[in-house]
Amino acid sequence: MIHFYELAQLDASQRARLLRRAEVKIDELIEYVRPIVNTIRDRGDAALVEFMERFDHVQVSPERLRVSREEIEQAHERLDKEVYAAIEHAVRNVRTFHQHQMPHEQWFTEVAPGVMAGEKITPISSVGLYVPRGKGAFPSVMYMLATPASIAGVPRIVVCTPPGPDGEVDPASLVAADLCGVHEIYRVGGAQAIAALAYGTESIARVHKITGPGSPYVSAAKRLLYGTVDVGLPAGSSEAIILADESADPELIARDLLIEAEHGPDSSSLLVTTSRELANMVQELLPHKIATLPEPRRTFCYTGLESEKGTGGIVLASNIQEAIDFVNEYAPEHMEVQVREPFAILPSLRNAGEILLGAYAPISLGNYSLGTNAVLPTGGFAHTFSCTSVFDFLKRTGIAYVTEEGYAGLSETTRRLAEFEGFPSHAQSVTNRPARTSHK
Ligand SMILES: NC(=O)c1ccc[n+]([C@@H]2O[C@H](COP(=O)([O-])OP(=O)(O)OC[C@H]3O[C@@H](n4cnc5c(N)ncnc54)[C@H](O)[C@@H]3O)[C@@H](O)[C@H]2O)c1
Ligand SMILES: N[C@H](CO)Cc1c[nH]c[nH+]1
Ligand SMILES: [Zn+2]
Repeated sequence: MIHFYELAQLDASQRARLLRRAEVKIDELIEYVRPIVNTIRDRGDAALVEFMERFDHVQVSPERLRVSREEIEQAHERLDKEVYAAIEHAVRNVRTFHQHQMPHEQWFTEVAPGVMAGEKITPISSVGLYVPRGKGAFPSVMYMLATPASIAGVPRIVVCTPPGPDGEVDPASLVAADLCGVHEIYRVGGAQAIAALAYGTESIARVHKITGPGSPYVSAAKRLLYGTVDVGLPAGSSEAIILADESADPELIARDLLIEAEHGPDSSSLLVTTSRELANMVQELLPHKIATLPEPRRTFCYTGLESEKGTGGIVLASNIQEAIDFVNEYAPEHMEVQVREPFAILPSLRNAGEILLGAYAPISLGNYSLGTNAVLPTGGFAHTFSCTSVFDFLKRTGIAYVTEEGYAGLSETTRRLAEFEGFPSHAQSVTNRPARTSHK
């Protein structure tokens, strides 16, 4: 039976459980992951290959951690031509979207006569992109991360991604990386990859920032390494809300609910609706659809939507305002809006990684091809974090130039405030400053 919740009847603990989703698992894994992270810090490559043998069941010598140019060329030659063309098509749209996002390199405004202040943007000098591969290969995650990094102008873009059971990196991901300007690719995954990027090993030079989604092991490692390295937006187990009213087609809603549910047993996929009739129809349709999926996707969807452990299902609201309030509190990673007038409620939707409007924008389009970024904050972090963008790979620096006239207008205010805060040197620097200063 698909989980069914009536918002008005949820008790506090049921509501909290729904809102917490896979985050519970990350908390539990912190102490498990700590020795993995510390061992990489202390023993570098040797520990990397040992953990790979233990968790990925492959033997890779330290010399083969980095994917060679030859392997990348082979991937270009061997990849199925239709998959190749699909990647190129998707990358074009993702590139167009992110090029549009790029801010001006520098701006100034005259905040007062003779006082010019502004900002300059600079790409981060090295970033590590984590592309998961436990429950499937993700060339799409590769281009969602590498495209904005390369448009931002990051001079060193490094990727870590786990090898498959044969010890090889997925060829489609290699092609996507190469098309998007990645500089170094390493076959290593999990918490150990995050630690290697943060601390550096003999083979992998450390980076200034790590970003990219991953399993709860990856998320737990990032949480531990906060403070050692910039760990970017929290992108963990996939989740989605479909917000729908009585105008929605139950068949489409049932299909779309399975999009994010099929990522893993810890995915959370919710229908939030004001229509009891729609809820009942979707509840009836889902078990048949789940039953026709191949393994392991069937078990993933069953676990998330039907089993005791699952955090997905159907949520019935008494009215649209109650539904919107719940969605805003949940702050889903992905959101589909299938109501009669989606643009009318758009201004009230405040917290989500992405909002896809109408019946023709299923989450899968956002995941792959429409141009927006699909690496998004999970676990409620869409309350404060944004979708992945060029801004994840850029930083802003304040800049200013002040003329003699501008200085004259600011010195007294500055002196007074400096004295009030008890900083005599600050005050001295703006007291009787010669009209023209010279270092000679
Ligand atoms: N938010 C997003 O944008 C986004 C995008 C794609 C995927 N996802 C999510 O990312 C996650 C990807 O997870 P995944 O498992 O497929 O790939 P993953 O690459 O994150 O995890 C696999 C790695 O985990 C390590 N590992 C496996 N078992 C372990 C164990 N017992 N102990 C320690 N380490 C172990 C292995 O080293 C392996 O390489 C999914 O939850 C999916 O929903 C999110
Ligand atoms: N839904 C994922 C983000 O949560 C992105 C993705 C890639 N491939 C399939 N889905
Ligand atoms: Zn997906």
